[in-house]
Amino acid sequence: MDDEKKAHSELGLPNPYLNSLDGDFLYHLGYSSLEARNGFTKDGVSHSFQDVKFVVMGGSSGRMRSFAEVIAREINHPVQTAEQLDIHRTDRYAFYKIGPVLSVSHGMGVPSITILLHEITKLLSYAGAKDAVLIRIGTSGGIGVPPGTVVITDKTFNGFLKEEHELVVLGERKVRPAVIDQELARAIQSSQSDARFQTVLGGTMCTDDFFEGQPLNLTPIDCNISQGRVDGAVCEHSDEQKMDFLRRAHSCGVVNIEMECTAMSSLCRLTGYKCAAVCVALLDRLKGDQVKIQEEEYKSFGMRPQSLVASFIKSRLSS
Ligand SMILES: O=P(O)(O)O[C@H]1O[C@H](CO)[C@@H](O)[C@H]1O
Ligand SMILES: O=c1cc[nH]c(=O)[nH]1
Repeated sequence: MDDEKKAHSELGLPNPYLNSLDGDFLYHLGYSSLEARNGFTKDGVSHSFQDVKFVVMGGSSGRMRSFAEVIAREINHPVQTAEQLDIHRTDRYAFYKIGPVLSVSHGMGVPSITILLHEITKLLSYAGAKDAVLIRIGTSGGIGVPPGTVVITDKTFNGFLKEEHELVVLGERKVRPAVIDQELARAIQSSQSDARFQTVLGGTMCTDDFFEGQPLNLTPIDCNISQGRVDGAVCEHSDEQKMDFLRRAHSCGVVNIEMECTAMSSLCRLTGYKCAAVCVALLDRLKGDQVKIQEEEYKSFGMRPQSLVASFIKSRLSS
């Protein structure tokens, strides 16, 4: 094995160029590789990232603030307020550390979550926390499931209904497998302690837009309308085409649609981290496009993935 490969395998990430960096500054998180390795201080208290076992991520900063407090209570962490658990250094992503759990926002869509995933997997690898598990807690549009159902993803599909993540690198199309850990998905489902809501294991389709479809113009429109809403500012497909596509997706095993899962599953597969997606369905897309949910119901639905993932983490930490 040559030197470059040897050093690469020591860090465990598939990028040999990382070995030639003097130090790596994780620009969107505001932390450096040195702090990841040696720890950091906040309010005079030293912390380490080496003990991180779970990284829980979700689109909004408010949700991740709430999850920081939920998990702090659940695991009896000595510090329980979000203000004291907050370790954010930049205003890109909310960032909380609750003992072995990081609670981090990822923004909306693939470009935002992939930036976070590159930096957070480097942070974990520099810190020596290679066994950490990454879990996305989100909202989604259901297909053929009642609103409020919590979907634990067992397959991730792109807008072409393939278990792949596509990206354009150096002017060329790159296709990566987007597969997710089955055992982890089942373990999360079986850790449910609150019986007041339904969970299902099922396929999740990831799209690059909430309204229309993918920006890539690679196949005819009828193969590629993704979320396919007819209530955006622009719509170039018919309601019938949308319904045909949603039914086709459902027949392939898709039970919900969101905007990050294939990027997460493909990047985690490459970096060697296990990941899962746990998303509540806000509506059934076979019945409409508008998310008309009332605020109270939105809040209570949003707590469901938090409660399930908190139970899972608690059971893993006590086993
Ligand atoms: O609730 P979050 O985690 O933001 O996830 C879903 O909600 C956003 C769209 O409303 C997209 O990011 C989608 O994936
Ligand atoms: O329909 C929906 C609801 C939430 N998030 C999505 O991406 N789609």
